[in-house]
Amino acid sequence: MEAVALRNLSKVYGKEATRAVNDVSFTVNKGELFGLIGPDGAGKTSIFRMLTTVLLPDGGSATVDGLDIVKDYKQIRSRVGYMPGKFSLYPDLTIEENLNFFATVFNTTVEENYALIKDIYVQIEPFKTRRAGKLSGGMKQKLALCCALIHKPSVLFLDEPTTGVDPVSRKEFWDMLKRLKEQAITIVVSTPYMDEATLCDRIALIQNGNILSIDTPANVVASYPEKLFALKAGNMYALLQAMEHYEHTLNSYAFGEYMHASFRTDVSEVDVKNYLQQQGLQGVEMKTTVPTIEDCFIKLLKD
Ligand SMILES: Nc1ncnc2c1ncn2[C@@H]1O[C@H](COP(=O)(O)OP(=O)(O)OP(=O)(O)O)[C@@H](O)[C@H]1O
Repeated sequence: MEAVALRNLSKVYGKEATRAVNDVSFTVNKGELFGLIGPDGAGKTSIFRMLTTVLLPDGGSATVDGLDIVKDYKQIRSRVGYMPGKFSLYPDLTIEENLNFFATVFNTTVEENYALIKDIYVQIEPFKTRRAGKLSGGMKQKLALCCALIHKPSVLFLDEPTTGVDPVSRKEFWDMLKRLKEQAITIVVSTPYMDEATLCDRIALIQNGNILSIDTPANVVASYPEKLFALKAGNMYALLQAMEHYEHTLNSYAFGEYMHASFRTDVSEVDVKNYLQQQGLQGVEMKTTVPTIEDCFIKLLKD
């Protein structure tokens, strides 16, 4: 049985009838680490809030652990762990008090499920008498994860857990998720960071409430249809402009210190360099490059 299943799930907000989530369907297998990848406003939080029974859908249906998100909301609440995007702990309670509070609410004790949080908790335990509001971003995130895990959920929903967290803590956090996965907990995680997408078993790319693609990160990348090039020149702005106006260009955009470009036809590097020289560009570097998830996302958006 799937751990999570969405069937044409929709959410519409306000008078303007914004379709924040538009007929979204996908399933998450038991024990999978599944990523919802998309920019701000894509609809990730709305999906999480519906799946954790905090928000009612306006269309379609969904199940978590085989339970209906509308009819069986009470049972779902006792089975899922939810770490919302915004810091949701009690800032005036200490680390220890927050954890005990969440354990009590779920009718359990910290001792009962300590094995599950131990790896994470030992890192913040030295500060256990510190108030949650006074913790660093990375520590707050670890405490929030402990609180979401303390009742041993079967499905864990993590909404942008690494947003605003430093790169070292981000890496540590993903290492923790891998260890949790080994404990057979299904994890659904959202992120706007494309590099984190590659760490998931499968991903759904989402934009404006619509799913653009669902597959393993490797398959998403492998399905990139064109040859992709990385280009660089002394004057990057002029390079971007010139490539945008090149008759063979299909897609072109800035990408870190390079720009990426793909072509409608099978043009050679010599053709492109000749064209750029005619446009007055000097010191042009051009090489083929392997598409990343971000390139795939950009391609899907432009198509
Ligand atoms: N309560 C609300 N009332 C009106 N519009 C809303 C409400 N909540 C979300 N929206 C709109 O719905 C769309 C999807 O928002 P949602 O928060 O689900 O996206 P997201 O991918 O989680 O992005 P973010 O990271 O910014 O939260 C956005 O256009 C947002 O402005």
